[in-house]
Amino acid sequence: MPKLDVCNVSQEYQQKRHSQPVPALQEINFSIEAGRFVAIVGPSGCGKTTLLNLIAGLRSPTSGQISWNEQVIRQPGHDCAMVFQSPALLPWRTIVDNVIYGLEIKGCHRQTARQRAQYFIDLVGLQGFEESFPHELSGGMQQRVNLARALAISPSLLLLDEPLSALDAQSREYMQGEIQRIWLETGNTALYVTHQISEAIFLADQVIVMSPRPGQIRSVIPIPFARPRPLSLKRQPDFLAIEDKIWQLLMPPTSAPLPTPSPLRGPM
Ligand SMILES: Nc1ncnc2c1ncn2[C@@H]1O[C@H](COP(=O)(O)OP(=O)(O)OP(=O)(O)O)[C@@H](O)[C@H]1O
Repeated sequence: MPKLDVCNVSQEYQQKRHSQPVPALQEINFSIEAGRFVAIVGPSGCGKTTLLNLIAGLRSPTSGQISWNEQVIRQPGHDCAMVFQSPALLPWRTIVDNVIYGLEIKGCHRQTARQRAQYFIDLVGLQGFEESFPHELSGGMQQRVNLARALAISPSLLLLDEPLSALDAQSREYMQGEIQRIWLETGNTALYVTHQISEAIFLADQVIVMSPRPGQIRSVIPIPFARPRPLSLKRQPDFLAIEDKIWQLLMPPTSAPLPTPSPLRGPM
């Protein structure tokens, strides 16, 4: 069974303005079994995107190693696709041609690519928009194309970096349900970065909670709810208790109380 193994991974960046390297990640260890959905939450700058980039093979960790299916990841192009926060669609290509793009790069025959693209366009609910151009779609629809494009190349591992963060609250909520539906149908192993704790709990089997930079794993929280999960689950006491627990883990340690101000002295 393919499995993602992240073993003692640390990452430092050399930045122009700092003489010392900036530590982004420190001693990260976790594994994900095939077919699981794992979410990562953590404060801004704790290294979540860095971690996804390392797993995608876009750079090598300063130390430690990452393997997929027991093969060490050294470069991009292993059995993995990434969905970014901004859809970055090719504006001169129609929706179907955007979805076909990754298949073309993989050398897929045009006819087969067209059929696969149509399957994933239908799956993400965009049938009827095949010949539209990206600027003719809403942000939520563009993000669906983004998802279809990633899924079309049949990745075993799907990396999603805040894919819904550009959407308004209502579309975001709706798309969470859609991501669950699509994931249940495709069964990819998914690693999902989000700033929204309820989104992480709603979607995932496990939520990895990270500490501030240099990011370390503070806790891995199992999410026990059966699927498919209704959006109303977010209002259930069990759900809210997990949300509260993760909030507590993300809170900075309480600082010392402020000194009591000395009483104002008026004229005697
Ligand atoms: N290419 C880079 N060169 C130098 N430093 C970088 C680079 N990429 C990230 N960093 C630094 O590494 C740290 C982690 O950044 P990263 O983008 O991985 O965090 P993040 O948790 O995804 O943040 P956010 O939640 O705000 O998107 C930050 O301090 C950032 O300045």
